[in-house]
Amino acid sequence: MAKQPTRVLVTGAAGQIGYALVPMIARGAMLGLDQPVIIHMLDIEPAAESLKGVKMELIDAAFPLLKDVVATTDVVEACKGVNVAVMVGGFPRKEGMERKDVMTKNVSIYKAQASALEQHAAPDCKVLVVANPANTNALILKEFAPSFPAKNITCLTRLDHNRALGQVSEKLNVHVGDVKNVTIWGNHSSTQYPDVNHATVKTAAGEKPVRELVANDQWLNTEFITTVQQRGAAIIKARKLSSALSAASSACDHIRDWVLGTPKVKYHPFLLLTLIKMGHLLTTILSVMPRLPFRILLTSIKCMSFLYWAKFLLHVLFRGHGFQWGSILMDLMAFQLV
Ligand SMILES: NC(=O)c1ccc[n+]([C@@H]2O[C@H](COP(=O)([O-])OP(=O)(O)OC[C@H]3O[C@@H](n4cnc5c(N)ncnc54)[C@H](O)[C@@H]3O)[C@@H](O)[C@H]2O)c1
Ligand SMILES: O=C(O)C[C@H](O)C(=O)O
Repeated sequence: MAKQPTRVLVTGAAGQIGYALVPMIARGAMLGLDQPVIIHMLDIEPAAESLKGVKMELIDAAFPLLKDVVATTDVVEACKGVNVAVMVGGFPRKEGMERKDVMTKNVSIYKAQASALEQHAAPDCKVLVVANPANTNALILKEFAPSFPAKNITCLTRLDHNRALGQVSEKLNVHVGDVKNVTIWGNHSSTQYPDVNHATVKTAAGEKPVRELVANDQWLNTEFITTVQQRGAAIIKARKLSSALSAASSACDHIRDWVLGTPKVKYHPFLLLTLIKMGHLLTTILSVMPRLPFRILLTSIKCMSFLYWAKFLLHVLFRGHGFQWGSILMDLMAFQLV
């Protein structure tokens, strides 16, 4: 029997990420090559003409999986029945700004759109916030859509994860698909901590730790980290526009792994929770600690300690499989940084 189409909302669809993202969704890069989709595109009135143009192009591309397109400036119409919502609408930072500098402009958008999502999206709708500051906007959505399942509100840090994979693959001259188990701790900002302590590379002689292959702790502990942390700014400097195709592609990766699952991890299934970083609400909670009631803070810290104790146990159980005691300390230091 033919699959029912999945309705995917893209806000800010007339913008540069939106323009890169909608054809990816229509081609099956987000939900699979056998999943029909209906794309809902939302933008604001000044971008209405441009949004119409994007709709025309989607139709002209004759994507077999694309069953319908809704292009609107009405947030209620845009949110109706959507199963996946990719929230890109908002303003990008300019050169010399930090991501948090667009907070005043963008947070109000998320406050306004939360209740439309809460009231009109499908009850199990999966939400990915892309617009910056992504973690904070996700928290705002959650606060202003209280009946929406909090576990379904995430933000995009998969781009940072992919950037870390890219840096390692360039350094070692290996294919990016052969690099695994990189982790990003913290939120999508310049304080994030890219961690390769469990990362491996598939070689002819089997899986090898990234640290062993790079054999340059100085690079891994300094330049690698700052390159990933500052990659967004470097792209803005080079393009005079913020990242778009990599952001769109990472948004597809994020939703695809969420909806369709990730491949099984050998030896340490627990790390599934941390390897594919989804900027889940936990990190959001940590990133805005001072604003939150003490009880929530305590719960999230307890949660984090649980994660670390579980990880510690895995180190003990599987140290014969390449785990290093030193990396626990590194992780604890990373925890201090988030
Ligand atoms: N999390 C990440 O990894 C990541 C990566 C790249 C960019 N970003 C962020 O994504 C956002 C979008 O980037 P872009 O390059 O596509 O920007 P852009 O300016 O090209 O597009 C943004 C679009 O959002 C629209 N918009 C503004 N207010 C809106 C509203 N209330 N409702 C619906 N649409 C609205 C604008 O009209 C515009 O078409 C920025 O905040 C950027 O910083 C995040
Ligand atoms: O850096 C930015 O402002 C855009 C985006 O968050 C990115 O990381 O590319």
